[in-house]
Amino acid sequence: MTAYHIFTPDDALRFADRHSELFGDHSKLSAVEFGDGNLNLVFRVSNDKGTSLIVKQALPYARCVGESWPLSTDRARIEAEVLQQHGRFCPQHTVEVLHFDPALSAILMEDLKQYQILRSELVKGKTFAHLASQMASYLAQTLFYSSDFVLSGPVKKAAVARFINPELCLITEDLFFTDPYCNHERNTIHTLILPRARQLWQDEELQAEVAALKADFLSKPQALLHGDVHSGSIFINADNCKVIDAEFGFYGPIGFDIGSLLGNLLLNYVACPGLFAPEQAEQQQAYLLAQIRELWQQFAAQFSQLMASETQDSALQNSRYQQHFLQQVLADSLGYAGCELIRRTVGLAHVADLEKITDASKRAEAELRAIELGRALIMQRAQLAQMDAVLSLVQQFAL
Ligand SMILES: Nc1ncnc2c1ncn2[C@@H]1O[C@H](COP(=O)(O)OP(=O)(O)O)[C@@H](O)[C@H]1O
Ligand SMILES: CSC[C@H]1O[C@H](OP(=O)(O)O)[C@H](O)[C@@H]1O
Repeated sequence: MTAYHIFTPDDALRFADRHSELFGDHSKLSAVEFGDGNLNLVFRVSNDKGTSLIVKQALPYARCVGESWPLSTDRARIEAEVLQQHGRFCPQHTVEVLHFDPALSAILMEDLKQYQILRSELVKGKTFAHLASQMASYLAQTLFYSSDFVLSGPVKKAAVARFINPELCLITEDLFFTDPYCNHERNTIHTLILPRARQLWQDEELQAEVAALKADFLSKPQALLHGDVHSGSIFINADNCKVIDAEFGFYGPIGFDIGSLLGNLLLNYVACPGLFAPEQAEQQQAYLLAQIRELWQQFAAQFSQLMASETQDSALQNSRYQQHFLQQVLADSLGYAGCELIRRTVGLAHVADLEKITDASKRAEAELRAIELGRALIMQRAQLAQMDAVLSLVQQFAL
Protein backbone atom coordinates (compact mmCIF):
# COMPACT_ATOMS: atom_id res chain seq x y z
CA MET A 1 0.00 0.00 0.00
CA THR A 2 1.42 3.40 -1.01
CA ALA A 3 1.62 5.95 1.82
CA TYR A 4 -0.24 9.24 1.46
CA HIS A 5 1.55 11.97 -0.48
CA ILE A 6 0.15 14.95 -2.33
CA PHE A 7 -0.20 14.01 -5.99
CA THR A 8 1.67 15.69 -8.80
CA PRO A 9 0.07 15.36 -12.25
CA ASP A 10 2.46 12.41 -12.88
CA ASP A 11 1.27 10.65 -9.70
CA ALA A 12 -2.34 11.13 -10.78
CA LEU A 13 -1.49 9.74 -14.22
CA ARG A 14 0.11 6.59 -12.74
CA PHE A 15 -2.81 6.16 -10.32
CA ALA A 16 -5.35 6.33 -13.15
CA ASP A 17 -3.30 3.98 -15.34
CA ARG A 18 -2.89 1.44 -12.51
CA HIS A 19 -6.58 1.30 -11.67
CA SER A 20 -8.28 1.42 -15.04
CA GLU A 21 -8.21 -0.80 -18.10
CA LEU A 22 -9.70 2.05 -20.08
CA PHE A 23 -6.47 3.47 -21.46
CA GLY A 24 -5.12 0.11 -22.69
CA ASP A 25 -1.45 -0.68 -23.41
CA HIS A 26 1.07 1.75 -24.89
CA SER A 27 -1.18 4.72 -24.27
CA LYS A 28 0.42 8.15 -24.34
CA LEU A 29 -1.04 9.63 -21.19
CA SER A 30 -0.98 13.21 -19.96
CA ALA A 31 -2.39 14.79 -16.81
CA VAL A 32 -3.34 18.28 -15.69
CA GLU A 33 -4.64 19.63 -12.37
CA PHE A 34 -7.67 21.85 -12.99
CA GLY A 35 -9.68 21.85 -9.75
CA ASP A 36 -11.54 25.06 -8.98
CA GLY A 37 -13.40 23.94 -5.84
CA ASN A 38 -12.71 25.04 -2.29
CA LEU A 39 -11.14 21.87 -0.93
CA ASN A 40 -9.38 19.34 -3.18
CA LEU A 41 -7.08 18.57 -6.07
CA VAL A 42 -8.77 17.46 -9.31
CA PHE A 43 -6.73 16.03 -12.22
CA ARG A 44 -7.81 15.09 -15.72
CA VAL A 45 -5.81 12.16 -17.11
CA SER A 46 -6.17 11.72 -20.90
CA ASN A 47 -4.72 9.51 -23.61
CA ASP A 48 -3.96 10.55 -27.18
CA LYS A 49 -7.24 8.99 -28.43
CA GLY A 50 -9.48 11.34 -26.44
CA THR A 51 -10.26 8.96 -23.55
CA SER A 52 -10.02 10.59 -20.13
CA LEU A 53 -10.70 10.00 -16.45
CA ILE A 54 -10.76 12.20 -13.35
CA VAL A 55 -8.55 11.73 -10.28
CA LYS A 56 -9.70 13.66 -7.22
CA GLN A 57 -7.45 13.74 -4.17
CA ALA A 58 -8.22 15.18 -0.72
CA LEU A 59 -5.49 17.47 0.63
CA PRO A 60 -4.77 17.43 4.38
CA TYR A 61 -6.08 21.01 4.46
CA ALA A 62 -8.71 23.18 2.76
CA ARG A 63 -7.36 24.20 -0.64
CA CYS A 64 -9.02 27.65 -0.61
CA VAL A 65 -7.36 28.65 2.68
CA GLY A 66 -4.17 26.58 2.82
CA GLU A 67 -2.30 24.64 5.52
CA SER A 68 -3.62 26.94 8.25
CA TRP A 69 -6.99 25.14 7.88
CA PRO A 70 -6.15 21.42 8.44
CA LEU A 71 -8.84 18.98 7.33
CA SER A 72 -9.08 15.20 7.55
CA THR A 73 -8.43 13.35 4.31
CA ASP A 74 -11.11 10.84 5.43
CA ARG A 75 -13.48 13.14 3.55
CA ALA A 76 -12.36 11.34 0.37
CA ARG A 77 -13.69 8.04 1.81
CA ILE A 78 -16.98 9.72 2.69
CA GLU A 79 -17.20 11.21 -0.80
CA ALA A 80 -16.44 7.89 -2.54
CA GLU A 81 -18.84 5.91 -0.36
CA VAL A 82 -21.70 8.42 -0.62
CA LEU A 83 -21.30 8.51 -4.40
CA GLN A 84 -21.18 4.70 -4.54
CA GLN A 85 -24.30 4.44 -2.39
CA HIS A 86 -26.18 7.14 -4.31
CA GLY A 87 -24.96 5.48 -7.50
CA ARG A 88 -26.76 2.30 -6.44
CA PHE A 89 -29.99 4.22 -5.79
CA CYS A 90 -29.83 6.58 -8.77
CA PRO A 91 -27.05 5.63 -11.23
CA GLN A 92 -28.35 7.87 -14.03
CA HIS A 93 -27.73 11.05 -12.04
CA THR A 94 -24.65 10.18 -9.94
CA VAL A 95 -21.07 10.41 -11.19
CA GLU A 96 -19.54 6.92 -11.44
CA VAL A 97 -16.71 6.07 -9.01
CA LEU A 98 -14.31 3.60 -10.64
CA HIS A 99 -11.82 3.12 -7.81
CA PHE A 100 -11.10 4.52 -4.36
CA ASP A 101 -7.75 4.30 -2.54
CA PRO A 102 -8.17 5.01 1.20
CA ALA A 103 -4.43 5.42 1.91
CA LEU A 104 -3.96 7.98 -0.85
CA SER A 105 -7.41 9.54 -0.28
CA ALA A 106 -7.79 9.44 -4.03
CA ILE A 107 -10.85 8.70 -6.15
CA LEU A 108 -10.83 7.64 -9.79
CA MET A 109 -14.08 8.57 -11.52
CA GLU A 110 -15.71 9.06 -14.87
CA ASP A 111 -14.88 12.30 -16.69
CA LEU A 112 -18.02 14.36 -17.24
CA LYS A 113 -16.40 16.40 -20.00
CA GLN A 114 -19.57 16.11 -22.12
CA TYR A 115 -21.33 18.11 -19.40
CA GLN A 116 -21.02 21.65 -18.01
CA ILE A 117 -21.27 22.89 -14.44
CA LEU A 118 -24.86 24.09 -13.86
CA ARG A 119 -23.85 27.30 -12.07
CA SER A 120 -21.66 28.47 -14.98
CA GLU A 121 -24.49 27.75 -17.41
CA LEU A 122 -27.13 29.58 -15.35
CA VAL A 123 -24.80 32.57 -15.02
CA LYS A 124 -24.56 32.60 -18.84
CA GLY A 125 -28.36 32.52 -19.11
CA LYS A 126 -28.61 28.91 -20.35
CA THR A 127 -31.67 26.91 -19.36
CA PHE A 128 -32.37 23.16 -19.21
CA ALA A 129 -35.95 21.88 -19.26
CA HIS A 130 -35.05 18.54 -17.64
CA LEU A 131 -33.16 19.96 -14.64
CA ALA A 132 -36.03 19.87 -12.12
CA SER A 133 -37.44 16.47 -13.08
CA GLN A 134 -34.03 14.77 -13.05
CA MET A 135 -32.90 16.36 -9.79
CA ALA A 136 -36.28 15.48 -8.23
CA SER A 137 -35.61 11.83 -9.15
CA TYR A 138 -32.07 11.99 -7.76
CA LEU A 139 -33.28 13.51 -4.48
CA ALA A 140 -36.32 11.24 -4.08
CA GLN A 141 -34.37 8.04 -4.75
CA THR A 142 -31.18 8.75 -2.82
CA LEU A 143 -33.05 10.13 0.18
CA PHE A 144 -35.85 7.55 0.30
CA TYR A 145 -33.70 4.44 -0.10
CA SER A 146 -31.32 5.51 2.68
CA SER A 147 -34.11 6.37 5.14
CA ASP A 148 -36.03 4.62 7.94
CA PHE A 149 -38.80 3.90 5.45
CA VAL A 150 -36.56 1.20 3.97
CA LEU A 151 -33.77 0.37 6.41
CA SER A 152 -34.35 -1.57 9.62
CA GLY A 153 -33.32 0.14 12.88
CA PRO A 154 -30.00 -1.75 13.27
CA VAL A 155 -29.03 -1.41 9.60
CA LYS A 156 -29.84 2.31 9.60
CA LYS A 157 -27.78 2.90 12.77
CA ALA A 158 -24.79 1.13 11.24
CA ALA A 159 -25.15 3.36 8.16
CA VAL A 160 -25.38 6.49 10.31
CA ALA A 161 -22.15 5.43 12.07
CA ARG A 162 -20.35 4.72 8.79
CA PHE A 163 -21.12 8.20 7.52
CA ILE A 164 -20.26 10.19 10.65
CA ASN A 165 -18.48 13.17 9.10
CA PRO A 166 -17.60 15.49 11.99
CA GLU A 167 -15.10 17.83 10.35
CA LEU A 168 -17.05 18.58 7.20
CA CYS A 169 -20.31 18.86 9.15
CA LEU A 170 -18.60 21.37 11.44
CA ILE A 171 -17.78 23.51 8.39
CA THR A 172 -21.47 23.57 7.47
CA GLU A 173 -22.54 24.09 11.08
CA ASP A 174 -20.28 27.16 11.24
CA LEU A 175 -20.64 28.58 7.74
CA PHE A 176 -24.41 28.08 7.34
CA PHE A 177 -25.79 28.63 10.79
CA THR A 178 -23.35 30.64 12.90
CA ASP A 179 -20.96 32.94 11.03
CA PRO A 180 -23.53 34.97 9.03
CA TYR A 181 -25.34 35.91 12.24
CA CYS A 182 -22.33 37.41 14.02
CA ASN A 183 -19.32 39.55 13.16
CA HIS A 184 -17.12 36.56 12.31
CA GLU A 185 -13.66 37.01 10.80
CA ARG A 186 -14.41 34.34 8.17
CA ASN A 187 -17.24 36.43 6.69
CA THR A 188 -16.75 38.34 3.44
CA ILE A 189 -19.18 41.23 3.14
CA HIS A 190 -19.20 43.82 0.39
CA THR A 191 -19.14 47.35 1.83
CA LEU A 192 -22.46 48.43 0.31
CA ILE A 193 -24.42 45.78 2.24
CA LEU A 194 -22.49 45.99 5.50
CA PRO A 195 -25.30 47.92 7.29
CA ARG A 196 -27.79 45.12 6.38
CA ALA A 197 -25.33 42.43 7.50
CA ARG A 198 -24.94 44.20 10.85
CA GLN A 199 -28.73 43.99 11.31
CA LEU A 200 -28.49 40.19 10.91
CA TRP A 201 -26.12 40.13 13.89
CA GLN A 202 -28.83 41.79 16.03
CA ASP A 203 -31.83 39.92 14.60
CA GLU A 204 -32.76 37.66 17.52
CA GLU A 205 -36.06 36.58 15.97
CA LEU A 206 -34.25 35.28 12.90
CA GLN A 207 -31.41 33.81 14.96
CA ALA A 208 -33.93 31.75 16.98
CA GLU A 209 -35.30 30.17 13.77
CA VAL A 210 -31.79 29.54 12.41
CA ALA A 211 -30.93 27.89 15.74
CA ALA A 212 -33.86 25.50 15.27
CA LEU A 213 -32.68 24.65 11.74
CA LYS A 214 -29.15 24.12 13.04
CA ALA A 215 -30.41 21.88 15.87
CA ASP A 216 -32.19 19.72 13.28
CA PHE A 217 -29.05 19.62 11.12
CA LEU A 218 -27.19 18.35 14.20
CA SER A 219 -29.75 15.80 15.33
CA LYS A 220 -32.11 14.58 12.60
CA PRO A 221 -30.46 11.65 10.77
CA GLN A 222 -33.30 11.03 8.31
CA ALA A 223 -31.33 9.96 5.24
CA LEU A 224 -27.87 9.82 3.65
CA LEU A 225 -27.47 13.35 2.34
CA HIS A 226 -25.16 14.53 -0.39
CA GLY A 227 -24.60 17.44 1.99
CA ASP A 228 -23.73 20.18 -0.53
CA VAL A 229 -26.13 20.07 -3.51
CA HIS A 230 -25.27 23.50 -4.84
CA SER A 231 -25.28 24.33 -8.54
CA GLY A 232 -21.48 23.88 -8.67
CA SER A 233 -21.99 20.21 -7.71
CA ILE A 234 -24.29 19.47 -10.68
CA PHE A 235 -23.01 18.71 -14.16
CA ILE A 236 -25.60 19.16 -16.92
CA ASN A 237 -26.03 18.93 -20.68
CA ALA A 238 -28.96 18.90 -23.11
CA ASP A 239 -30.01 15.38 -22.07
CA ASN A 240 -28.92 14.62 -18.54
CA CYS A 241 -27.50 15.85 -15.28
CA LYS A 242 -25.11 14.18 -12.83
CA VAL A 243 -24.17 15.05 -9.29
CA ILE A 244 -20.53 15.17 -8.08
CA ASP A 245 -18.65 16.23 -4.92
CA ALA A 246 -20.37 14.41 -2.01
CA GLU A 247 -17.67 14.91 0.65
CA PHE A 248 -20.11 16.75 2.95
CA GLY A 249 -22.35 13.66 3.00
CA PHE A 250 -23.78 12.38 6.29
CA TYR A 251 -27.10 11.25 7.77
CA GLY A 252 -29.09 14.45 8.23
CA PRO A 253 -32.45 16.14 7.57
CA ILE A 254 -33.85 15.41 4.11
CA GLY A 255 -34.81 19.06 3.67
CA PHE A 256 -31.15 20.08 3.77
CA ASP A 257 -30.35 18.61 0.33
CA ILE A 258 -33.57 19.90 -1.24
CA GLY A 259 -33.09 23.30 0.40
CA SER A 260 -29.49 23.60 -0.81
CA LEU A 261 -30.63 23.14 -4.40
CA LEU A 262 -33.65 25.46 -4.00
CA GLY A 263 -31.40 28.06 -2.39
CA ASN A 264 -28.99 27.95 -5.30
CA LEU A 265 -31.75 28.31 -7.89
CA LEU A 266 -33.01 31.28 -5.87
CA LEU A 267 -29.53 32.83 -5.72
CA ASN A 268 -29.56 32.83 -9.50
CA TYR A 269 -33.13 34.22 -9.44
CA VAL A 270 -32.21 37.27 -7.34
CA ALA A 271 -29.04 37.78 -9.43
CA CYS A 272 -30.85 37.83 -12.81
CA PRO A 273 -31.54 41.62 -12.94
CA GLY A 274 -27.83 42.25 -12.28
CA LEU A 275 -26.60 39.64 -14.78
CA PHE A 276 -28.90 40.19 -17.75
CA ALA A 277 -30.83 42.82 -19.70
CA PRO A 278 -34.44 43.21 -18.42
CA GLU A 279 -36.15 40.93 -20.97
CA GLN A 280 -33.67 38.09 -20.51
CA ALA A 281 -33.76 38.51 -16.73
CA GLU A 282 -37.54 38.16 -16.78
CA GLN A 283 -37.38 35.04 -18.97
CA GLN A 284 -34.73 33.39 -16.82
CA GLN A 285 -36.67 34.17 -13.64
CA ALA A 286 -39.81 32.63 -15.17
CA TYR A 287 -37.77 29.54 -16.06
CA LEU A 288 -36.40 29.27 -12.52
CA LEU A 289 -39.85 29.62 -10.95
CA ALA A 290 -41.21 26.86 -13.19
CA GLN A 291 -38.24 24.61 -12.31
CA ILE A 292 -38.67 25.24 -8.58
CA ARG A 293 -42.38 24.36 -8.82
CA GLU A 294 -41.59 21.19 -10.78
CA LEU A 295 -38.72 20.19 -8.49
CA TRP A 296 -40.98 20.15 -5.45
CA GLN A 297 -44.01 18.66 -7.24
CA GLN A 298 -42.00 15.81 -8.72
CA PHE A 299 -39.99 15.19 -5.57
CA ALA A 300 -43.21 15.07 -3.49
CA ALA A 301 -44.96 12.81 -6.01
CA GLN A 302 -42.05 10.35 -6.24
CA PHE A 303 -41.30 10.32 -2.54
CA SER A 304 -45.03 9.80 -1.74
CA GLN A 305 -45.24 6.97 -4.23
CA LEU A 306 -42.13 5.34 -2.74
CA MET A 307 -43.47 5.75 0.81
CA ALA A 308 -46.80 4.17 -0.23
CA SER A 309 -45.32 1.21 -2.08
CA GLU A 310 -41.88 0.49 -0.57
CA THR A 311 -42.05 1.30 3.15
CA GLN A 312 -40.87 -1.72 5.15
CA ASP A 313 -41.70 -0.59 8.70
CA SER A 314 -45.41 -1.26 9.41
CA ALA A 315 -45.84 1.81 11.67
CA LEU A 316 -44.34 4.10 9.04
CA GLN A 317 -46.80 2.74 6.45
CA ASN A 318 -49.46 5.02 7.98
CA SER A 319 -50.52 7.42 5.22
CA ARG A 320 -51.38 10.32 7.56
CA TYR A 321 -47.89 10.08 9.04
CA GLN A 322 -46.43 10.05 5.52
CA GLN A 323 -48.32 13.23 4.53
CA HIS A 324 -47.21 14.94 7.73
CA PHE A 325 -43.62 13.83 7.06
CA LEU A 326 -43.63 15.36 3.59
CA GLN A 327 -45.14 18.62 4.85
CA GLN A 328 -42.32 18.89 7.40
CA VAL A 329 -39.74 18.18 4.67
CA LEU A 330 -41.13 21.13 2.68
CA ALA A 331 -40.87 23.47 5.67
CA ASP A 332 -37.33 22.26 6.41
CA SER A 333 -36.33 22.68 2.75
CA LEU A 334 -37.54 26.27 2.70
CA GLY A 335 -35.66 27.05 5.90
CA TYR A 336 -32.41 25.57 4.60
CA ALA A 337 -32.88 27.36 1.26
CA GLY A 338 -33.14 30.60 3.23
CA CYS A 339 -29.92 29.81 5.13
CA GLU A 340 -28.13 29.11 1.82
CA LEU A 341 -29.27 32.48 0.40
CA ILE A 342 -27.93 34.33 3.43
CA ARG A 343 -24.66 32.46 3.92
CA ARG A 344 -23.70 32.83 0.23
CA THR A 345 -24.21 36.61 0.56
CA VAL A 346 -22.47 37.48 3.83
CA GLY A 347 -20.49 34.32 4.72
CA LEU A 348 -17.15 32.89 3.64
CA ALA A 349 -18.11 31.12 0.42
CA HIS A 350 -19.74 33.32 -2.19
CA VAL A 351 -21.23 32.28 -5.54
CA ALA A 352 -20.54 33.35 -9.11
CA ASP A 353 -24.23 34.18 -9.64
CA LEU A 354 -23.74 37.25 -7.42
CA GLU A 355 -19.99 37.81 -7.83
CA LYS A 356 -20.26 38.02 -11.64
CA ILE A 357 -22.46 41.10 -11.40
CA THR A 358 -19.96 43.75 -12.43
CA ASP A 359 -21.91 46.86 -11.35
CA ALA A 360 -21.35 47.15 -7.57
CA SER A 361 -24.69 48.82 -6.86
CA LYS A 362 -26.63 46.20 -8.87
CA ARG A 363 -24.71 43.46 -7.05
CA ALA A 364 -25.61 45.04 -3.72
CA GLU A 365 -29.30 45.16 -4.75
CA ALA A 366 -29.17 41.46 -5.64
CA GLU A 367 -27.42 40.63 -2.36
CA LEU A 368 -30.07 42.54 -0.41
CA ARG A 369 -32.78 40.60 -2.26
CA ALA A 370 -30.99 37.37 -1.30
CA ILE A 371 -30.92 38.36 2.37
CA GLU A 372 -34.58 39.48 2.47
CA LEU A 373 -35.84 36.43 0.58
CA GLY A 374 -33.69 34.16 2.76
CA ARG A 375 -35.07 35.76 5.91
CA ALA A 376 -38.67 35.49 4.70
CA LEU A 377 -38.26 31.79 3.81
CA ILE A 378 -36.76 31.01 7.22
CA MET A 379 -39.36 32.98 9.18
CA GLN A 380 -42.41 31.86 7.19
CA ARG A 381 -41.42 28.26 6.40
CA ALA A 382 -44.07 26.68 8.61
CA GLN A 383 -46.89 28.73 7.06
CA LEU A 384 -45.75 28.24 3.44
CA ALA A 385 -47.53 24.93 3.16
CA GLN A 386 -48.03 25.03 -0.65
CA MET A 387 -45.55 25.68 -3.44
CA ASP A 388 -47.90 28.33 -4.91
CA ALA A 389 -47.49 30.41 -1.75
CA VAL A 390 -43.71 29.97 -1.92
CA LEU A 391 -43.60 31.14 -5.52
CA SER A 392 -45.77 34.20 -4.75
CA LEU A 393 -43.31 35.10 -2.03
CA VAL A 394 -40.31 34.62 -4.34
CA GLN A 395 -41.89 36.84 -7.01
CA GLN A 396 -41.85 39.74 -4.57
CA PHE A 397 -38.03 39.60 -4.86
CA ALA A 398 -37.82 39.62 -8.66
CA LEU A 399 -36.48 43.20 -8.84
N1 LIG B 1 -16.09 13.83 -12.67
C1 LIG B 1 -15.70 15.01 -13.13
N2 LIG B 1 -15.64 15.24 -14.46
C2 LIG B 1 -15.22 16.42 -14.97
N3 LIG B 1 -14.80 17.45 -14.20
C3 LIG B 1 -14.82 17.29 -12.86
C4 LIG B 1 -15.28 16.08 -12.25
N4 LIG B 1 -15.19 16.22 -10.91
C5 LIG B 1 -14.73 17.46 -10.68
N5 LIG B 1 -14.51 18.11 -11.85
C6 LIG B 1 -14.01 19.49 -12.01
O1 LIG B 1 -13.29 19.86 -10.87
C7 LIG B 1 -13.93 20.99 -10.24
C8 LIG B 1 -13.83 20.84 -8.73
O2 LIG B 1 -14.46 19.63 -8.34
P1 LIG B 1 -15.20 19.50 -6.96
O3 LIG B 1 -15.59 18.07 -6.79
O4 LIG B 1 -16.29 20.52 -6.88
O5 LIG B 1 -14.01 19.88 -5.97
P2 LIG B 1 -14.02 20.42 -4.48
O6 LIG B 1 -14.35 19.23 -3.62
O7 LIG B 1 -12.66 20.95 -4.25
O8 LIG B 1 -15.10 21.47 -4.40
C9 LIG B 1 -15.35 21.00 -10.75
O9 LIG B 1 -15.90 22.30 -10.73
C10 LIG B 1 -15.15 20.48 -12.17
O10 LIG B 1 -14.72 21.53 -13.01
C1 LIG C 1 -14.15 26.04 3.13
S1 LIG C 1 -15.41 25.17 2.39
C2 LIG C 1 -16.55 26.40 1.87
C3 LIG C 1 -17.67 25.83 1.08
O1 LIG C 1 -17.11 25.09 -0.01
C4 LIG C 1 -17.83 23.91 -0.22
O2 LIG C 1 -18.22 23.84 -1.54
P1 LIG C 1 -17.26 23.28 -2.71
O3 LIG C 1 -16.27 22.36 -2.10
O4 LIG C 1 -18.20 22.59 -3.61
O5 LIG C 1 -16.66 24.48 -3.35
C5 LIG C 1 -19.03 23.98 0.71
O6 LIG C 1 -20.17 24.55 0.10
C6 LIG C 1 -18.51 24.82 1.83
O7 LIG C 1 -19.53 25.42 2.60
